[in-house]
Amino acid sequence: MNWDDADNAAADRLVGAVADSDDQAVEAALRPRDLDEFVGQERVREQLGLVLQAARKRGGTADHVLLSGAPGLGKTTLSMIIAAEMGVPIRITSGPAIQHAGDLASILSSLTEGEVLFLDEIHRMSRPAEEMLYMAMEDFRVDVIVGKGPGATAIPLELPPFTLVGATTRAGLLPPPLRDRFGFTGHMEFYAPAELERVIHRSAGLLDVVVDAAGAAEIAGRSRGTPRIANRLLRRVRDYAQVRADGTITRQTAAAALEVYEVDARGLDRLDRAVLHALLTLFGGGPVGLSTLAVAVGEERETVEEVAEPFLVREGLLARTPRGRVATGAAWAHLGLAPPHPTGGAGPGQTGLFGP
Ligand SMILES: Nc1ncnc2c1ncn2[C@@H]1O[C@H](COP(=O)(O)OP(=O)(O)OP(=O)(O)O)[C@@H](O)[C@H]1O
Repeated sequence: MNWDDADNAAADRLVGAVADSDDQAVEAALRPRDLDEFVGQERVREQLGLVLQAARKRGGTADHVLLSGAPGLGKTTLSMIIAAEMGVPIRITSGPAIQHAGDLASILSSLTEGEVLFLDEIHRMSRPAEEMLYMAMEDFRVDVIVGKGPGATAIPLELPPFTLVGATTRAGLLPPPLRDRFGFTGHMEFYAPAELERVIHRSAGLLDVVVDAAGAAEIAGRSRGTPRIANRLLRRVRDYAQVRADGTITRQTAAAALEVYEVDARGLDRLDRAVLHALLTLFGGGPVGLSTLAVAVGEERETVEEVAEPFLVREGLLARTPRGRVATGAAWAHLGLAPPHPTGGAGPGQTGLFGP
């Protein structure tokens, strides 16, 4: 397997949801500071608002919170908002950074009362650290093991009450004992285009860029339901508008800029379109095996599977079936191609995925 290739391909993408170094530099300035500024996610916002308000009313610490959802949907932002709304500091770390139980013990023992501990990618923590976390979450206590072998002793250490905010892209991977210790779980959904337009207008204001309604709508439609991508595309369109136009982002400048960056009207990039194009033109829409499809586009199997396919599946352009990858009617329409006749070989008629 070559997951590095998939990671590299994902990191290079303008429409990738994982933060790159450029994003990290500007994201702090673009983050909403309170629940009212946080766009969308109405259900999570309302439920979380109640959890925090009740904790404030009791004068206590908020329950532990688990946030699940794809990268770039606002989990880190929400954890900072939780701390701000509770008027407490926040400590940020991640599962992969905690490999030994001792790493976690030293973080936990240095927390102040009420502090928020944000643990990103909580599903990637080591097992011993995870077990230590169970007790810390439930009893605000950890057992620090001193020594080795039969002479090892557990020294109990009391912790101040704190709020753990765990974030995960894979809630299903969390062991049930860990999941059960969270008082509140919020599932973050992809954003609707109208919500992304609000994110874009807000960010444009902070970046001092003028964007009209149609320009924001054009960027929102290509942002794959993800605020991080919307903010990134906004910055690239701003560059284009400043260099090739008068600086104002209109529908025309947004569309022209994103054409330069090869992000199409639906948010597909060069790789996504290459996969679809090969599936349609070389294999009549499928079914075709993943390895064959990967060879046809000159990419690693993992890159096609991990980087291109999830969004194509989400968009209803491609289906993974037991017989291989199959294009849907929407895929033919999106690339402006006519599907072959249903009776003509391994075509749409056999897959049942096409309309009449
Ligand atoms: N609801 C929102 N309203 C406005 N901006 C948002 C919202 N959600 C996210 N953003 C913006 O998107 C960017 C990415 O958000 P954030 O870092 O919180 O995502 P994340 O889910 O924690 O991603 P990851 O899983 O990769 O850490 C931030 O700059 C933030 O400003």
